Amino acid sequence: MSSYHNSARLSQARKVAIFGGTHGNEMSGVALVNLWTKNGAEIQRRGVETKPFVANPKAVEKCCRYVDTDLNRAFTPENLSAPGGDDLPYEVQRAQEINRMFGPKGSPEAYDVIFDLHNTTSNMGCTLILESSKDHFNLQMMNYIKKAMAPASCLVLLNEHPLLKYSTSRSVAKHPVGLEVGPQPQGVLRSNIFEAMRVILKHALDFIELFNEGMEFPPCTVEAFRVSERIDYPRDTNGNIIAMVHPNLQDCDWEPLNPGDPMFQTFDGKTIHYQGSGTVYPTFINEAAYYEKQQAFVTTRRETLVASAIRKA
Ligand SMILES: CC(=O)N[C@@H](CC(=O)O)C(=O)O
Ligand SMILES: [Zn+2]
Repeated sequence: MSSYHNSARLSQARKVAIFGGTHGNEMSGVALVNLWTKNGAEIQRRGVETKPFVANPKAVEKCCRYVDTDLNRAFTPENLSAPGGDDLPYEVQRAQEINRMFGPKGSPEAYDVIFDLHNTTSNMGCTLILESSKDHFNLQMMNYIKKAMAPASCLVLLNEHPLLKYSTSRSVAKHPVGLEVGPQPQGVLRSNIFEAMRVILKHALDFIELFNEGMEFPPCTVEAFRVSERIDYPRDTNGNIIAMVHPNLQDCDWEPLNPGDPMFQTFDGKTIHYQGSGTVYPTFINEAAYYEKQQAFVTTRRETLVASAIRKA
């Protein structure tokens, strides 16, 4: 008997992929995907085909973020339809290949869910990244994972900013989910970070199995941090950085930053204060990969997202 007569009826999630090495120097995802490629017992669930996949093997080989261009920005309509074959940048070719294997993006044949495993040098802990506040399947999954992880915390970062959103590898799937676990230096494996990522995946796959078996998920709310603004380092007229993240802000991902709070410290010891309007929650603070993207951190705002009841069709 169903208590939620207006549950959204969604098709089952039968095709699931786990991407590691979208960035070749983020080692937890690479190690987990290699482990599960050797023995997939841990990621098998009834009625689901789960494919572990190394997204950027050339970057993994060289242990760098990318070879020619950032794969996790490459899944634009222009790139995916670009002619040129072997003359295209490696990651654009790879994006086309991934789109053929797991997409095509936006089509009914696309994979149902792609989990994309990332590490950050920021002190973000366990973070799940969503690209849409209207994907009720993903919102229900977030709620399930957060409850299963408690009392450990697992936060949800929502990136549907019209300008700051980017075209990710996982965006090929109907339900894209990013996992971002840190802090972990580039090229380094830390057992605590590796295990945290592994546990999130376990709960995520459990959720999919329960959903496919017909479990009904009642309406719920999910606390999320919505990407608001990109903050660059202070620079001189030549574009060189003239300040570092302030010690009061360093490692304080997800903690409130108020107007007037210290934000940067110049090399000659001056403090630069946050000048925005109202409280924000910075994250990706001092992420190594974002120096090239002119980003010292991103501000977010807290929001309560509402998920409707869902049930398989
Ligand atoms: C540090 C890092 O690579 N973060 C990811 C976040 C994401 O997957 O959305 C990226 O910039 O692509
Ligand atoms: Zn990454």
